[in-house]
Amino acid sequence: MTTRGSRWGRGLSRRGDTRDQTAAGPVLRAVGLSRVYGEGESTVLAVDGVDLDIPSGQTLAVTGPSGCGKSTLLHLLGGLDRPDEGEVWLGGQRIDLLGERALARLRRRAVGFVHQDFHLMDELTAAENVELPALLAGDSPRTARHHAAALLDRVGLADRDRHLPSELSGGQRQRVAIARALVNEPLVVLADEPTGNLDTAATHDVLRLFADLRATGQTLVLVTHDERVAATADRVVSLRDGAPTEDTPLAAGGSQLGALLGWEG
Ligand SMILES: Nc1ncnc2c1ncn2[C@@H]1O[C@H](COP(=O)(O)OP(=O)(O)OP(=O)(O)O)[C@@H](O)[C@H]1O
Repeated sequence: MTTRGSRWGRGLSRRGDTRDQTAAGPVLRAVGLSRVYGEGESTVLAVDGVDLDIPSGQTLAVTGPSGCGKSTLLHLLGGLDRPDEGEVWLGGQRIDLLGERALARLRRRAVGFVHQDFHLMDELTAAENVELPALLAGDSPRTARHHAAALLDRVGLADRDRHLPSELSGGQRQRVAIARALVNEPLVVLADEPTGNLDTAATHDVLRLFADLRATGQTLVLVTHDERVAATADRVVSLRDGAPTEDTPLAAGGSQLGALLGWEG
């Protein structure tokens, strides 16, 4: 992929630079992070004082029962939501205090989101869906097209570039969404139940892609209910009632992938 100039603003830089820059610290850091929904009797403490350091290049799985705060935590980490208390640091920059426009700009460039239900634009082709964030980040149409084509090739969909999402399978849609998440060379990829709507074969495709990303040093945070998916990570953090109950390094994380891909459908 073509190398581009620094575009993440003060304290942030391109991914390669960031690895050097963050050698002494995490690429993503939560300090005392809390998020409360509602008021009065209907108050829900969705995230409760979470401290989390995610080193550059790590694949972290966040697991836990329904309602324990996984999605809320992911949204806070990616600047999609703001904490009521605590701090979020991305690539050495504190992001929770940024204004709306600065935060939106940073999110677009430094964070790649992958959602359970893909969130593709129905009226755009696969290629246009991947190009869009690059155009919004200021790439020329030619550069955006070039990057989108390379990424669709990388996710095995070069021959589907002109298809609309409705003409693709669920697994293909998720691969387009992953290509889109990567187009601006984000510091972190945040994925919320990325295999939740997929059958076994498509799940394997997505996990192979994540393994490929991990091999390139991409930092990845993966929310999943599925213990077999979590077992492919470098580290698993289990949440309960908004707070981590376990934080487990998996020495054999990547090597679990082989066993995983032996699943029977
Ligand atoms: N917009 C909201 N307003 C009020 N409460 C909310 C809102 N979003 C989430 N919650 C509550 O916050 C808690 C955490 O929700 P969250 O979606 O983060 O959990 P989760 O672990 O991702 O759940 P699931 O696995 O079911 O997706 C839950 O009790 C939920 O009901």
